[in-house]
Amino acid sequence: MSDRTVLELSNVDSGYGEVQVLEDLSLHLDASEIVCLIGPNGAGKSTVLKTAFGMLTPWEGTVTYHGDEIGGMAPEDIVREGIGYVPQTDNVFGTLTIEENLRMGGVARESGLDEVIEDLYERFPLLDDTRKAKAKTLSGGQRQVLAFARALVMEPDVLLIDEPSAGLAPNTADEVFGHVQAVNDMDTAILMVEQNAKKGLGISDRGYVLDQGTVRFEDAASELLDNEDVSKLYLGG
Ligand SMILES: Nc1ncnc2c1ncn2[C@@H]1O[C@H](COP(=O)(O)OP(=O)(O)OP(=O)(O)O)[C@@H](O)[C@H]1O
Repeated sequence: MSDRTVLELSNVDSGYGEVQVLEDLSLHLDASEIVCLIGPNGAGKSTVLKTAFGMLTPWEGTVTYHGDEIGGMAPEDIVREGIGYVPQTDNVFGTLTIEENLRMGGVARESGLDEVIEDLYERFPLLDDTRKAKAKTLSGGQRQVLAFARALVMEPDVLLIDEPSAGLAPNTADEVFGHVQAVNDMDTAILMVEQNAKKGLGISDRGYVLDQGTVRFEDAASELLDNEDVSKLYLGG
């Protein structure tokens, strides 16, 4: 950990009910980074995000945000602290308009909601053009942009994103990765889970390879892409 570290999981065990998924897992995210978690199905990648966001309480170990323990804190309190979470599915309300979705994202804000939403419309013009449309009329890629924007209404300095490209055609996935980079350019550090390991690492600063609930490899994203073992075992050759 450096003094630029914003989020850190240290020696975390976590899981569901009696079922342990994460075992002695340690990772960190520094300010302004994009960090990608890759690894096989069931490795525990989504479980890392859920544990960081208070949806699961670590059985052992610590989760710290700017050095303060947040392990097991309620998600609504974690949002107020400055961490946003974009789940893989059901991340927007289809029957609400784009504007209503953005307002829902800001219910925990005490002030400045209109200003921040206008700023997001400027950054994501496609949302501006469709303010009054129901979210269910958006394409998959557009919905993902709305989900990012909704999380950004709280102006988090950390955003946890679960598989932003899931279910999208390759071109659309590329666009969504471009938006992930745009969010990062807004001074938001990003911890992202991604099935498409090559593309995910391609826009990331660093990466962690998870397998069976723990970190097997960690390195600069470019080094992981060049690592023969990682390539053979986890990137499809
Ligand atoms: N709600 C749950 N209750 C019980 N077990 C769960 C639950 N969610 C996930 N698991 C189990 O935890 C393990 C890790 O799941 P997780 O979703 O973190 O994996 P992942 O690395 O994100 O992989 P995937 O790409 O398949 O989502 C899996 O064995 C999964 O079956």
